[in-house]
Amino acid sequence: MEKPGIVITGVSGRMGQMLVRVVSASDEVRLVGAIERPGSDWLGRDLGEAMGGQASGVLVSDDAVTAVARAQAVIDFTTPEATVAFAELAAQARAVHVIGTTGLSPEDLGAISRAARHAPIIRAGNMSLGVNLLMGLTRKVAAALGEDWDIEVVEAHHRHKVDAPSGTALMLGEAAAVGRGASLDALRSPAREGMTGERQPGSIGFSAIRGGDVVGEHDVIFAGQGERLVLRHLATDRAIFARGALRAAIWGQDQGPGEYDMMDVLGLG
Ligand SMILES: NC(=O)C1=CN([C@@H]2O[C@H](COP(=O)(O)OP(=O)(O)OC[C@H]3O[C@@H](n4cnc5c(N)ncnc54)[C@H](O)[C@@H]3O)[C@@H](O)[C@H]2O)C=CC1
Ligand SMILES: O=C(O)C1=N[C@H](C(=O)O)C[C@H](O)C1
Repeated sequence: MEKPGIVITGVSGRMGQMLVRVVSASDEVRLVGAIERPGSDWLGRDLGEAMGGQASGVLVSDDAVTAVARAQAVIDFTTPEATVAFAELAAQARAVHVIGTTGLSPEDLGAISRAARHAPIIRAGNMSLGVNLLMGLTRKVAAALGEDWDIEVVEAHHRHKVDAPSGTALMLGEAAAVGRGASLDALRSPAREGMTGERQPGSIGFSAIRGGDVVGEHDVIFAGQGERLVLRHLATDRAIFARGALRAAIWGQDQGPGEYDMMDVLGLG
């Protein structure tokens, strides 16, 4: 059987370039398309040469319709607006859509759910094995500790990140809320500034640090009386996200239409 053809969107981005390396090195898939936004100075160039290496025979294009039509999977780490558009294209082509993009609004998520009626969509704010294991640990610790243990999620990322809290922080917050038998919407504390008043018992707080080239760091802090428990994940290489995304694209080939996450892919659900 022919290997699944993969289209990568946002190929000139931090994750896009990492995905190109990981997908190109895999002998389980074929890279069949490289998409960038209209106006990008990578358009029309050979992808390998644009990345500073040898010619790859794949030209960078903004014609996502044509590229997605000949693909079995789209791996997409771009922007919310672009991701919603790619979800519709992938659904039309019945291609698996792997979404790493974060900062999606409730409206964006609604559009993605509608697209998932036609093809598999695998979406996670963090595609690494470590963070998805940490979600299970967070849920268990939150369930084991009472409400007198305050939960705070602290994350740090590079200076270019545009959304906060990070997608990972929200996933970890949701896992903690589920451990407490509630949804994050019910427990999430508003961002703090000025005279905030005392902490609401049982709430889950978020803090975001932005600076330098930090790949991604997340602490889930359980603060009790006289002791603190800290669950931590440190990402030092974006390859962990790209490897997870490729694994999801391959796993998705055997799934029917619907919404999935990395816990499903990794069998941790
Ligand atoms: N789920 C996960 O494991 C991870 C998720 N992310 C998320 O991935 C997203 C991208 O992150 P970075 O690569 O750091 O950002 P970036 O800004 O370096 O790359 C985004 C790329 O998307 C391109 N793009 C924007 N609109 C487009 C369009 N309409 N068509 C095609 N390409 C388009 C941009 O030109 C750019 O090259 C962010 O939302 C980030 O939070 C990042 C790392 C891991
Ligand atoms: O923008 C990033 O870089 C990252 N984004 C994801 C997030 O929002 O959690 C995953 C990772 O932390 C890197």
